[in-house]
Amino acid sequence: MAATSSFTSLKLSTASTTLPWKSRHSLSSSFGVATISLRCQHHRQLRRFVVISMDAKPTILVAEKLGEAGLNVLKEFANVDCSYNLSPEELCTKISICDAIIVRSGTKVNRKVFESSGGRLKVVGRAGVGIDNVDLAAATEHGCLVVNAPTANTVAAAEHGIALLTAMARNIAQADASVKAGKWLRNKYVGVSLVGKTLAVMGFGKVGSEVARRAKGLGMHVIAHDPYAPADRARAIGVELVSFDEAIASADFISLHMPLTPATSKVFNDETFAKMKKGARIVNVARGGVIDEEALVKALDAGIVAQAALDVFTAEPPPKDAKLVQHENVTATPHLGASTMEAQEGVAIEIAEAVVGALKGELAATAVNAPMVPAEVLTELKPFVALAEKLGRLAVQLVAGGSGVKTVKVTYASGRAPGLTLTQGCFVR
Ligand SMILES: NC(=O)c1ccc[n+]([C@@H]2O[C@H](COP(=O)([O-])OP(=O)(O)OC[C@H]3O[C@@H](n4cnc5c(N)ncnc54)[C@H](O)[C@@H]3O)[C@@H](O)[C@H]2O)c1
Ligand SMILES: O=C(O)[C@H](O)COP(=O)(O)O
Repeated sequence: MAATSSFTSLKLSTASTTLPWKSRHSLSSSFGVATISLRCQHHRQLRRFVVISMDAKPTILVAEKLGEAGLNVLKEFANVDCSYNLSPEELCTKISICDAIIVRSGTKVNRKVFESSGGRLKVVGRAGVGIDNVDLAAATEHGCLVVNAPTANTVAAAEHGIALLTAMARNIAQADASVKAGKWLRNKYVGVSLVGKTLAVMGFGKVGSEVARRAKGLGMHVIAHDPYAPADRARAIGVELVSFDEAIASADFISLHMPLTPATSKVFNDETFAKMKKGARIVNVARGGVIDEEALVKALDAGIVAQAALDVFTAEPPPKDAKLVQHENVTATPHLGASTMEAQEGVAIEIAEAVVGALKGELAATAVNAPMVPAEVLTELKPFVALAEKLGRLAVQLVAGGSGVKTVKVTYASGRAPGLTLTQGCFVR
């Protein structure tokens, strides 16, 4: 009998599992109960058995290192499997016996992972903010809720941004390496001052506003660009919200804090580097993908960008010989923004509580995709979603006017009474 379950011990409700009974389906189950179909080879008789788990806990796969306090929260409720550094193939195999998975930014939870779960995976927990490593559309299609931990690492990321800003301005990393190499290059590593300089914060969300607050404390003039940020939040911190072009054209320092989305992918490219003030300096603790890295190397070589301090890269880890990382005007850290003891402990608790709550069916405050809908309900709902979209389009045409629509005829039928079709017409002014 092929069993794709994590259950450690199973009890069949009948003992007739000996030959000539043969399993017809592999066993798939969600925590607690499952059914299994057996067909008698001689009499071609089909019997269904209820399978009861001796251990009705869900299974949570923790695929990247998570703080102890979070693990303890998980262990009170579930079987916890901490398996780090799984290959994509190993992840796809393991996922079919898991009800939830917790990852950081290093694990790609792509469509293949959802397909491999066979419908069992119900929750993806992202122990951090950025959810660009999770295929949200695939998650939603598979009825899987994605939750993140959006608040616990904000200050850590902002502090790392400020650390990179100051280290870059004073060549700390390069000077340190040279002293360790036995050199004493006091003239080579003359830096630039921050006080009085303009800092453009690109993405004025949680991290961006904390960076702004701290930069003001350093005596910088801070402007920000964020199409969705409320003006009163910016005003309260003493920051002026400006357009993208104005921000990059007037800033001495540019600090990136927007999420990686199709709209922000490679938004820093040949064209936008050309619009920057000559000699601008860039800090990136957001995502590598918001920068076209080849274009940045060119801008650094041309002196359009004087320096860059990067915590994140398009591919992580970047190739060893990557020109960008090796560039003498680049300071690099290995995605350390969220990596403080305090932040990791906070993130671990925040995500563990969110995942446990979601598995219990509670309303998830940090859900980042559609609310949890079982796949079978989703199938039933799909035609209604299409209908709602069409009605929405119709409403817009009617409200906007000028569509030439004079009358609307609505025909409706019910699956419960297929013979009955009703049609109603209404006149549109
Ligand atoms: N390096 C790290 O370890 C680390 C740590 C935390 C967060 N991050 C990254 O930083 C990002 C921001 O984190 P946060 O907690 O501040 O998130 P957030 O959601 O609070 O803020 C993101 C802000 O970006 C804005 N934004 C969206 N599209 C934009 C655009 N096209 N141009 C400008 N702004 C835009 C949003 O309106 C929002 O205000 C995360 O998505 C994550 O990728 C990295
Ligand atoms: O988006 C985030 O929260 C940060 O990039 C942190 O990622 P990490 O959990 O991999 O450190």
